[in-house]
Amino acid sequence: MSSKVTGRPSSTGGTVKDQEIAVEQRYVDVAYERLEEMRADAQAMIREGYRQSLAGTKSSLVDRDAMVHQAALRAQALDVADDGLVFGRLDLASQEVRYVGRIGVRTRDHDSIVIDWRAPAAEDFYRATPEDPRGVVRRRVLHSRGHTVVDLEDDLLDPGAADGMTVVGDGAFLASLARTREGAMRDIVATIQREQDEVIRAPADGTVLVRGAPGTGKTAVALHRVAYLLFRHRRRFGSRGVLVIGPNRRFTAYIERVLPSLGEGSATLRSLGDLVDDATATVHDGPRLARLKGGETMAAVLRRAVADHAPGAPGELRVVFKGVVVTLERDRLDRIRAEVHRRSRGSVNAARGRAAEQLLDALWQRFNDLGGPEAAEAAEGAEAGLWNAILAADGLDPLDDEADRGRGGLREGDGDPKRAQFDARVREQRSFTDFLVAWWPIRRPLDVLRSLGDPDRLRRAAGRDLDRADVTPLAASWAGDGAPLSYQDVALLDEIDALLGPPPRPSRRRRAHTDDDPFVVDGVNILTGEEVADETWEPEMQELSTSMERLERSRRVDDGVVEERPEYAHIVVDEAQDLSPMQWRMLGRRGRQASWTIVEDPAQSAWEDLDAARRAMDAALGGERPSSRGRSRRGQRGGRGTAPRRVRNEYELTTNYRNSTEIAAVSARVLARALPEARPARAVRTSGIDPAVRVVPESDLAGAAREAVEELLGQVEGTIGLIVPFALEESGQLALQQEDPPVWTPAARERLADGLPERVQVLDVLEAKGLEFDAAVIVAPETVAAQSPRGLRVLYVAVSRATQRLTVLTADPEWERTLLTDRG
Ligand SMILES: Nc1ncnc2c1ncn2[C@@H]1O[C@H](COP(=O)(O)OP(=O)(O)OP(=O)(O)O)[C@@H](O)[C@H]1O
Repeated sequence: MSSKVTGRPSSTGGTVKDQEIAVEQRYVDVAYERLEEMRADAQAMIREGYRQSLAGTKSSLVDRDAMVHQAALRAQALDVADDGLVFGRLDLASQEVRYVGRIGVRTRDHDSIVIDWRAPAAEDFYRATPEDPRGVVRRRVLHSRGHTVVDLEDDLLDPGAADGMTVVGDGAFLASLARTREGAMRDIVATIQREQDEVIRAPADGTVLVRGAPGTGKTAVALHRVAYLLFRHRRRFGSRGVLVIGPNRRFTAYIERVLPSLGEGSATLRSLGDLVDDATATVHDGPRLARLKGGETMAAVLRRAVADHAPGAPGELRVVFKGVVVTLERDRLDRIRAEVHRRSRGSVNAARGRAAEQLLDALWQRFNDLGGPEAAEAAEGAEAGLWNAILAADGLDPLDDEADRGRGGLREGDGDPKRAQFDARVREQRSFTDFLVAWWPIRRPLDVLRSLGDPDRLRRAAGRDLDRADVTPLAASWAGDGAPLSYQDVALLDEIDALLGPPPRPSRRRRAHTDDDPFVVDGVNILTGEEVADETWEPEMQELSTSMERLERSRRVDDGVVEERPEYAHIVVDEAQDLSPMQWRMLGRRGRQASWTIVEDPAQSAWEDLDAARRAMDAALGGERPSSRGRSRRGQRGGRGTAPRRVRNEYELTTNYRNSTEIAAVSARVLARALPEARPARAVRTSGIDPAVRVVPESDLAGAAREAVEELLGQVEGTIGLIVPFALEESGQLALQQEDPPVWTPAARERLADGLPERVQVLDVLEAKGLEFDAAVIVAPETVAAQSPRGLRVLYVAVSRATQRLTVLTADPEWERTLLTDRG
């Protein structure tokens, strides 16, 4: 028989638990000794790599590089594992004992000391339950501080097989849930629950869709899945990369420590606001603008916008050939522009060459309409006659007709050569090249978006796709060079980027022909848009890089130095319920061949048209290229640019690990109003602390918020979130929409935060997405609920952020009842 004991004194001194801890400590010490040896081996390998480089041959440099690179990664992983190396033990019915830890540790003879948590042999640690013990009798979780085991927690899964086994525990798992929050998410590798483990180890192909209420560990699970995928399929996912997408930058800052703490530094973490190079979102649009900007019709609007002439484009082209002035007016130019766009979808910038050819065609045609070569000869003849008269008056010989012909003068009946000469002469003219550069400029996405700050231009681009009333506020949000970019704007920039095609890039291997190429103006080939660098660069002159330099370089690539849009092998999307169709299109471009992990809670969605977002998500996950017409090409499978629809595995997480049962009850009441049919998750931890709801006059809300925070500072040790309504005027639209009094401006928030310690964050309801705090103060739920059609869902997000204490401040007594009493 076994019995569960908590701190019971043993006959040999100390408690039974202390003795068990001492036993485990001895084992853990052995694991650390071996870890030390493994680190020494890795360091020796790094030194050996450098030693080989002294041999000096090229192949040894390459070998050294690979060796140093691998050894550096290994050393890094070993360092990370140092904290809490061993966290689990399984006692199996077969008498086998397995220890589970952050990485695998083996003796020099390859016998296992610790199993990596991601290895198949560790699966039982997370999956075994009393109903399905999978051969496990006792599961033990070890809690360590550094190298020291400080606590134990046992689960007896098969009491019948536990003869003589000691079982200790005092709810350490629940205690771990109640721990103080320090402002950054931590890994949960020691306490992953079965339903979470099933998601983490789900098949690597296709799509994994995870749903769950707030606090069910969706984010934690998604991040652990990344570590799992990179461990089990390093070759596949490590080389092409894994992208993790979160809703905003606060959120990515909050989760950025989890993967490194699991030994994974190779995944790319981005928010929706900084996925596009050189563009960073700093504001959220209000509901109306977000709906307009995020809707898929915006794709058609932008397609028309890039097809329109750029601001300042000249309206007339005028060249002179053989004395004949040839002109193209705006109408003709517009038709040429439309034709070039029709023929060069998806690569507007690269189409300048085609534009030049079409202009030359049109000029030649116009030249012929004006009488063609005959007129030119007549004009030339008249000009020569005039010159000859002047020359004769000075007693000089007439102009040499033959010499002029030798330079390419016009002759009867030579067809194509005439055209070739026409083209050559026109191209040489500065008026032509200057026109081309101004009329078909190489455009940048931000320039195009800013150009839509002009309501007339936006109206042209909108066609019938936008209501007239929507044009003014949209244009206002983009007008002016300094206008802040919103999260939705970033997806629009990506769309424009896809329409424009790649910007000019230096072609390194080509030498410049600036002297003899009339289309090279100021170092740029104006036909292709390519910069023509005068390069003397030779591949063999480049030094072989060290592995550290290579690591550094790949990080710089992540930081946005490389301009091309990367594609990933796997994409994780957190808070996916909030993505707009345009944002899905942006992600789809980065994962045309990717498998996906999508994490969402539809009940938290602030997005109004979920069906449209679903369609856009399906298109992105199916690997469809977003259609430039702004509608997904459903039903077209396996065609050019499409990948076969992938298997989708769906999971639901049902336990709330964040909120106390008391706080969960309040958020369940909001959910019941927001979405009556939705089921709240089951909270597992009762704190005995009831949430507080205080009614204060509207004008006192800010002061009451300060007081509530100061009170909480004395009650919790960790983070405090002061969550206020969304400030609509941030995106410059309040005056136009008049949706809300401008109470919670950034300036007002700064005043609220003034003088408060760092562990207090003042943020609006949208920024609070995905975060958690020891204590939260929610200000003006009535305003949050009324701010948008999805206001109640936004409020539901806000009230489910706190782990220990929740204070709500309202000016409306009705809300006190709503939050504190269950509806009959
Ligand atoms: N198995 C677990 N063991 C310990 N802590 C856990 C476990 N699962 C989740 N948690 C903790 O619960 C909290 C909530 O997790 P997480 O933020 O991943 O939830 P979520 O479902 O993404 O919530 P939201 O929808 O609000 O963003 C985190 O502090 C996380 O560390």
